Order: sequence, then C-alpha cells, then structure tokens
Amino acid sequence: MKYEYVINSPCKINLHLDVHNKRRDGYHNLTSIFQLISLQDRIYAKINNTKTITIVGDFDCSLEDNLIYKAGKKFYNKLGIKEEIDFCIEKNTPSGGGLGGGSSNCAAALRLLNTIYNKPLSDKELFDIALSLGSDVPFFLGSGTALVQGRGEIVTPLNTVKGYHVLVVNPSIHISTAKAFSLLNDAGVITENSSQNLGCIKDTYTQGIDNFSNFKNSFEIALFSDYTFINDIKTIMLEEGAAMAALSGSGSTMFGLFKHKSDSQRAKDRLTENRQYKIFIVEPLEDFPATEKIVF
Ligand SMILES: C[C@](O)(CO)[C@H](O)COP(=O)(O)OP(=O)(O)OC[C@H]1O[C@@H](n2ccc(N)nc2=O)[C@H](O)[C@@H]1O
Ligand SMILES: Nc1ncnc2c1ncn2[C@@H]1O[C@H](COP(=O)(O)OP(=O)(O)OP(=O)(O)O)[C@@H](O)[C@H]1O
Repeated sequence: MKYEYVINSPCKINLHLDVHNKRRDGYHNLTSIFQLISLQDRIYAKINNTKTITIVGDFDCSLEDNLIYKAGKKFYNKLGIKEEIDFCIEKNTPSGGGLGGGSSNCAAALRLLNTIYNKPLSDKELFDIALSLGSDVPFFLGSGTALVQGRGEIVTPLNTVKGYHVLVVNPSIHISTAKAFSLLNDAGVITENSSQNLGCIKDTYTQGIDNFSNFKNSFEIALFSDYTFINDIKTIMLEEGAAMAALSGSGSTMFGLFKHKSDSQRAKDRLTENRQYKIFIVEPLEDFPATEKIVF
C-alpha cells in the first residue's frame, strides 16, 4: 500500500522522576524532567474510503486498545466526520518499558491527523484529548525537554542539554505502571510536593546537569530489591564512565548518559553479553519531528 504521510514518533527518558501524594482522582502528583530521545517509531498514514481506522503493525494489544486508534477515534469524533485513515507503524521502540512509546504514538497520531486536515483543532483541544488518553501524552505534544508536574498535565519547556549520548537498555521485563505505583506506596518512598524540592531540581537542571546528585527516580528505590537488573546495569554503566545511570519511568528500561560515545559503546559491549537485553545508543532530541508528505 502507498502511504501519503509519515511522522517519526520518538520515545522519552525521565532524567528525574519524583513521585508525590496520591490525588483524589487516583493519580499521583509528580515532579519529573522528561527528555525526548532519537529512539523512535515511524507512523505512515493515508486517507481511505472505508469509513474506518485501520492499523498495521507489531502490537501486543487489540486494535481498540491501541492508543493510535483511540487518538483517531477522538479526533474524528471532535471533527464530526466519519473515520477514514489507514496507519502503518514501523515499531522500533520496546513496548511497556517506561519509555512512553505508546504515549508518543498517540501524540504523533494526533499531530499527524491535525496536519493532514489543516489544523482544525486548537492546541488546547489536542491537549485535552491527549490528557484523556494518558498522563504522559501531553508531554509528547510539546518540546523535546520539559519539567512535568501534576499527573502529567503541567508541562514547562526547558532547554535541551547537549553533549551527551544516551545508552538505552531494555531488559525485556514488563513492569505494569499501576503495579509499580502500588509498590512505590508500599515502600514508603513518596516525597512532599514542596517548592523547595522543585527549586532544587530546577536549579540543578538550569545550572548545567554535569552534577546529577539531586536527580533520582522514586520507582528505582521502590523496585530495587525485587529487580536485581537495576543495580547490575547501573553498575556497568557507571564503571564505563556514565555521568548518570537510572531507571526510566516506572521501568524496566534503564538509561545512561555518556559524554564520550566510546564509553557508551564499551558499556553496550559488556551489556550485550545478556542476550535478553535490547540495547540502543541514541541522542537527545530538541523537538518532536514534524509530519512529512511522502513524495513519489
Ligand atoms: C510513570 C510515568 O511513566 C512517568 O513518565 C508516567 O507518569 C506514567 O504515565 P502513563 O503511562 O501515561 O500512565 P496512565 O496511562 O495515565 O496511567 C496508568 C496508571 O498509572 C498510575 N498513575 C499514572 C500516572 C500518575 N501520575 N499517577 C498514577 O498513579 C495510575 O494507577 C494509572 O491508572
Ligand atoms: N501504540 C502503542 N504502542 C505501544 N503500546 C501500546 C500502544 N497502544 C497501546 N499500547 C499498550 O500500552 C502498553 C504500554 O506500552 P508503552 O510502550 O506506552 O509503555 P511504557 O513505555 O511503560 O509507557 P509509560 O512510560 O507511558 O508508562 C503496551 O504493552 C500495549 O499493550
């Protein structure tokens, strides 16, 4: 099939992720720094005449549960027109690994549809659809680096720190986000949502993140004893010269930031000994890529 449009759908790492109180709506407040990375899926699309949304791709969920499908449904519903789109996804990112791959696909589909139809929905309307589909989705409608607060709905752009290579290691272990949050509550690692804590993180970031000592991931502390890979992978990354190594989101993917690509390559070589691990060396991205029209 010939597709007419394509958009890249990059995933994210959480440079910092501090989980606070559980809210009345059941979600937790967060203070997090999200960074887009060049590990990305590719979403192809073309308008059809079958009054449906179809998706071709390698997914572990049903069509109706696919966040791309849900995004399409809400978009067409808001426009008040019949659905008419075929999607094909080249999936390069590991699913369910704390990299927000599904959330990114969801936002990419919204961006793509809004471009195809000449921007009928405002930024606010896209944002509302995004938040209704997942806490991480609004971030993927914005810039490459952001301070993310609330349950994910308060997104403040930050400058992207340059000069690091990102080693991403997915150990092929699925940790459900809801389960990770409940383990975190059991472990008692919830911190106060204070302006002092926030100021500290903002200062660390804006003054140059060569000093990562204030950055952490609350899930890492909660999951540490049950999942030994966290310590194993982290140790190897730090031994090979990573400036920082941490869990992304609620896991199970780990990442390391390296000043020198050769160091990240050495860490990769050592970690490759474990055949279960999917390993990538990628770069931080400053912006979400735009939709492209495919020229034949
Ligand atoms: C932990 C992170 O990966 C950090 O990037 C995200 O906040 C998770 O975001 P997400 O995957 O988009 O999560 P959602 O699909 O909105 O929620 C899945 C489940 O995670 C829990 N959840 C999620 C986000 C949040 N701020 N508080 C929560 O308690 C809730 O139990 C929720 O039912
Ligand atoms: N387009 C999609 N791509 C991948 N997974 C999807 C998609 N739509 C729905 N899902 C479902 O969402 C689950 C989680 O996938 P995802 O890659 O977003 O996890 P994650 O990186 O842990 O997300 P987060 O960090 O947002 O919690 C998958 O196992 C899959 O069943």
